[in-house]
Amino acid sequence: MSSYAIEVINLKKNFVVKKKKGFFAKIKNREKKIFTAVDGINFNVNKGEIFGFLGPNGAGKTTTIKMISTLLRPTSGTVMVNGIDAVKNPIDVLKNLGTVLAGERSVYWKLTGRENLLYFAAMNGITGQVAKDKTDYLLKRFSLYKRADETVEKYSTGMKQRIALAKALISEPEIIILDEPTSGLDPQSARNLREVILEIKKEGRTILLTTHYMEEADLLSDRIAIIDHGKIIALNTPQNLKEGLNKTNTVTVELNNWDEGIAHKVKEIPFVKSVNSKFNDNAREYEVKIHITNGSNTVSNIISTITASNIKISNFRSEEPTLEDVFINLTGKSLRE
Ligand SMILES: Nc1ncnc2c1ncn2[C@@H]1O[C@H](COP(=O)(O)OP(=O)(O)OP(=O)(O)O)[C@@H](O)[C@H]1O
Repeated sequence: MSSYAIEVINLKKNFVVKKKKGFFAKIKNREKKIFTAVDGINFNVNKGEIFGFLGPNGAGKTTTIKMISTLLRPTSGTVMVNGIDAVKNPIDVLKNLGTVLAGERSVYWKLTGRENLLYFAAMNGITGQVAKDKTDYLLKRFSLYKRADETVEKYSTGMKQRIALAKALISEPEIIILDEPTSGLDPQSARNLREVILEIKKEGRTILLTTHYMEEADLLSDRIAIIDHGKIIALNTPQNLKEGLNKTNTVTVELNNWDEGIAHKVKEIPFVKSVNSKFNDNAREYEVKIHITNGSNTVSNIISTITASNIKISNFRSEEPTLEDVFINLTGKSLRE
């Protein structure tokens, strides 16, 4: 048994794209071009973790998960799911996987929610009372029970996402692959779905999740791979990705007192780059902006240095780098550009 849920080794996908050329393009003379959507990527997903696959539109996320889910054949490289080769043994791989692809109808819209789950249960060899019980359990769990006997086409986007997820869980797979699960959902539905994803993790399942929402990747993922132009440009925990960013942060402190002596002490703290104070006449308080180039220890050193001088801190703000900052730092562009 492999110690990894998913292993991706030198994985590559080329698409042949036909480029129209000149006036007679419609008849003949189309130029063929190779486009590399996934360019020799490597990563492992540990059992039981949520692995976030983050990247801008067109980065290669969906192409990668289609290759993992056996829906697309790699040009070269290997995908192993629970130690099983996805190209050589796709049927065995699918027994370990539940996949929800973005924007694709993974359930039948003309069937009801309940009929869909019973159908996919039967497809997985689950029938009779066991299938009925599982279906009821999943319908209740995903708050679909009251609308279970309506056709899926009448469901809201959030409900469609939930029934697709329930369908992916019916065979109780060890690994769930979710392609942009909260895309197109209102903030409340997205929040609910994120809670469900965390619950699925608590059951001990592994989740591979693609998203272009950095806050979502940050909130949910144990580790994140950032993909751009078909290549993985960073892979780490969200915290390490952010801490690895040698970015100047601003810490703003509001205090009842301040003088040159304490300013000097704060400037002496390692990673403090500058200290600027001003007196706010209205609030009768000092506002001090401190620029630092390293994480949380520096912040606690600043607070203890100030409080040791018997100065009262009335307000404190720290602007931490986000994954967006990490992405901009790596690629020079924003995730949504
Ligand atoms: N069948 C195909 N033929 C040609 N090009 C394709 C095909 N499928 C995908 N591509 C291209 O490969 C690149 C990667 O697409 P992919 O769908 O994997 O990106 P993505 O990261 O999932 O983006 P999004 O967030 O928009 O879903 C894109 O430039 C896309 O146009």
